[in-house]
Amino acid sequence: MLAVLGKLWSFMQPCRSRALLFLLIAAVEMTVIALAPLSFKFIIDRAIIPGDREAFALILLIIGTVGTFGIAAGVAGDRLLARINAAVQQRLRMRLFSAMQRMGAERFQATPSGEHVSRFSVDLPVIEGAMTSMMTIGLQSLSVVAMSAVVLFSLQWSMALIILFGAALIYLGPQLLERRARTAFAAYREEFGEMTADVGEYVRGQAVIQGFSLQRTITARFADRLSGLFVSHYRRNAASATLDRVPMVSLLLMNFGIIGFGSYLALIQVISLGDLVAFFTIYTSMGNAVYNLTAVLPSVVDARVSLDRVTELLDMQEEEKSGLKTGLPLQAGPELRMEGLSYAYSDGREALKRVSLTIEAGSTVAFVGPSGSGKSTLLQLLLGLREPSGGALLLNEADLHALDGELYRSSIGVVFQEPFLFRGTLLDNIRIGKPDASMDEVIAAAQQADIASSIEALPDGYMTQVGEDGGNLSGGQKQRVALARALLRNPALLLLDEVTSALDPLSESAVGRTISKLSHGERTIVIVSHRLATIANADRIFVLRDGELAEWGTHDELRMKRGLYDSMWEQQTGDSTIEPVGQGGACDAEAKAERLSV
Ligand SMILES: Nc1ncnc2c1ncn2[C@@H]1O[C@H](COP(=O)(O)OP(=O)(O)OP(=O)(O)O)[C@@H](O)[C@H]1O
Repeated sequence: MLAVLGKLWSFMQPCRSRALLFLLIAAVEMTVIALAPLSFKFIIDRAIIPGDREAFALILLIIGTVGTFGIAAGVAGDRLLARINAAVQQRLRMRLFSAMQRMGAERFQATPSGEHVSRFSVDLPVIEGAMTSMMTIGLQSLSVVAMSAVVLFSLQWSMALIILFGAALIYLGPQLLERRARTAFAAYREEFGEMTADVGEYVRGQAVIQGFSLQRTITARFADRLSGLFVSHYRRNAASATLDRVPMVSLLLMNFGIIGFGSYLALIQVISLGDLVAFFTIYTSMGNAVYNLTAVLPSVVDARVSLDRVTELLDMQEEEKSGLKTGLPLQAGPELRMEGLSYAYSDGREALKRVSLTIEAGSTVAFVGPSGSGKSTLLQLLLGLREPSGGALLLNEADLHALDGELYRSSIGVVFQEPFLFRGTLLDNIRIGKPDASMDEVIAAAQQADIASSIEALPDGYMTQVGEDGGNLSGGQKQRVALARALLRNPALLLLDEVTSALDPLSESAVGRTISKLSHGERTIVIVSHRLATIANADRIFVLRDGELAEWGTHDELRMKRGLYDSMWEQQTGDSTIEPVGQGGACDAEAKAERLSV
């Protein structure tokens, strides 16, 4: 309980003065509640038994005034707490979201998407619920217990001791069960995250599911997931119910003991009748308070699991933040050098093995190779999203990982194999990398990416809304919108990952020509592609095989070598004749490939 309180208090940092004011107001309200039962003693002993009507009226007036004051304090406290809760949630949502954005690529990919979502949809509401119940029922019950204890001792110490002992028993029972309950709560939360991830995946994969008629398979798989979830859900509910039940039983047993002992003391006239009534009233309100306190416990245990999950992410952000470095945005096409560059994924397998090469400043180079040869991994390293496990990656002679990753990536443009469009207009999607870009700049970028005429042909033009994941655009259109987005930044370094993979041969050729036009020496362009026709004009082509640099050169040089590149070219184009592209102009290879592939 204390650990949870400490953590929640730290989350309240920006509204601590409000929180302190709330505690003050709550203290007033609690005092009124805790002392209320004492009014019976005065009414019975000072008004009813002596038959004093004046005293009766005065006592009622005092009770009414104090009660009104207590209610007013309660209402003010409610308002304050509502505001504190909203502020804490807002801050946590923001911090969680920022932490997700700063998460390293490796860790992000290793976390199921449902995990990310359930931190927002499950953990934060649980924390809010626990905070509310701790700050209301919890706090109220604690104060009632403390103040009632003082009043009880002032009335009759032996009865007070017995009641306190009983109250401790009622409270300790659930505490002993807490660890087991926490394990059950954590297991449920984990399974729930997996289920959310499944649902998300099935939503995203609907086209494949329907296309392959996988509904039955998917439903059966989901049913398996639900049976796992059922078990953990049952265990969680059972643990929660036990946490509720144990104090209730203890309370009933205590009632029995106290009624007997208290009545006996009144019978032998150790205490007055007023004392006895006040005693029972205080005992009842104290018992209820202890019971309420234990009823808050399941939500606290639940919140502790949620707090652990949330703070794990927030603390990680601090770790990654502490590694931030300095640097300047790129002004012109940089030189990139790899010296014995290696990368191994967490399973230990090396996706890149001691790659050494130089990408000259302002040149256009391509990485090609069979599937799984390490092209995308290399691109991730170039993006600074993964750290090499061996060797060095130098940008203008500086270690790329000694640079501020955010600053570095803000001056480069990147287009991925699967272009992602955000919900919103096409204009928003293109402008997202440079929010202050003018409309003319946007149109120019769209023209460069060969998408301007398609956008202008749409009824709403640039204001066309794209559905979630760009669902209402063709693959080729999405790809070109993503290219326009990257070009809008006029990046010094442009990274293109399989940009033509979703395009038909004619569009591929058009985008290929666009890329050729972009290569005017002021920017460095790195292209990763399966489709050799797109990259045949590159200044240098690097061929990867099983993570190693197998060969490199221009298209003509590589064809002459009759190696891996040549055989890939032959496979893709069916062309086994070696005809230098250089003699027929820059677009020869591309035109030839186009001829062959159309
Ligand atoms: N997240 C990952 N975890 C573990 N291994 C991975 C991961 N991503 C890729 N790999 C492995 O690393 C190797 C290189 O993969 P990579 O995606 O870089 O190849 P690629 O040349 O881009 O392939 P493709 O052309 O099919 O996209 C492969 O053996 C792949 O199985």
